[in-house]
Amino acid sequence: MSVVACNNLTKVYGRTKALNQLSFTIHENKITGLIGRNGAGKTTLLKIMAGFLRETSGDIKVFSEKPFNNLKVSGNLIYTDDYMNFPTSLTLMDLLKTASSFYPNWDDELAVRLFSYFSFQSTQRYTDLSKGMKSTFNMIIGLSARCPLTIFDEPTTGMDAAVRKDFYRALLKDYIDFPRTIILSSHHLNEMEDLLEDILLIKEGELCLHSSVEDMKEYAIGLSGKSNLVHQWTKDRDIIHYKNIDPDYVYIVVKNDYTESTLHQIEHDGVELNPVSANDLCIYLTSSTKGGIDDVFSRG
Ligand SMILES: Nc1ncnc2c1ncn2[C@@H]1O[C@H](COP(=O)(O)OP(=O)(O)OP(=O)(O)O)[C@@H](O)[C@H]1O
Repeated sequence: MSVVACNNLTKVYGRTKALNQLSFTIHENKITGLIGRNGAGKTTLLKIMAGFLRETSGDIKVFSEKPFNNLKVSGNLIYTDDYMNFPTSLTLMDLLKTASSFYPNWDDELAVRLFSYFSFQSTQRYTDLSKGMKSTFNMIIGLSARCPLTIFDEPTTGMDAAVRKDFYRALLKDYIDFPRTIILSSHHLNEMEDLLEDILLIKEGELCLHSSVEDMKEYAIGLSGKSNLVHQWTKDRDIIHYKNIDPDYVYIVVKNDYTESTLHQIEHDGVELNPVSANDLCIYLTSSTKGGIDDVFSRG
């Protein structure tokens, strides 16, 4: 069953087109990573899914309904981000109690165990927490709510490496026991790669790639070796990324649609073939230039 279905979804703020004709479908019970550079449109897309913002044109359905101001949709999802608007008069324990009465699938035992594991104090107030602690508390709410659609917008902001690792593990363990549709936006793809099933990659508001992580690992291939040889094997192909290692040695990444026998020939020619990780592929596909930051410094 599809949980989120977009068709030509577009969102314009004044003169900024934040989302441009996005079309994709997210099926139930998958963990999808929403990946994109700063300003790519991730938060805008997630807020439209959550029903907080209205699309400018195109169509979006969440649980087969239009999400904007829709109680049926909002009753089935939780959206967490850095700007959670909790009442300042309530303590953290009050907030957990309030959340438990609000979310029908709330798991109180999980919430309390996580709360204690991360050393929160019942009488603390949300506004007094550090940035990383706020994110950790948001994560406790997001996981314990067990909503059929769980959206985490940049959930690891401010968390140290150990807490991020704990978060990914807690999310995976809970998801295995209680499968649901989870969408995470993050800049830490390499850390999350093992957790994600699918990646939705957006660039400047447009869909760049929507694929399983497994397929993404096979999507591209890096050829490194003497310039003339690598150029010969990559000519007429769409270059995803290049790097001049030295004047006569290059590394070029292209879409991997070579046949097995061609790959053997390439290697036989003395060109090295390198797998391209999902993380690197995302960086290359969303870069504004094929050579990345090196292009700024090349004045040839
Ligand atoms: N309320 C707004 N008014 C005007 N422009 C906006 C507004 N919100 C977002 N934008 C613009 O829309 C584009 C997409 O922003 P959005 O916050 O969705 O990106 P993002 O991918 O979440 O970025 P980041 O990773 O930096 O958080 C940006 O160009 C941003 O400046």
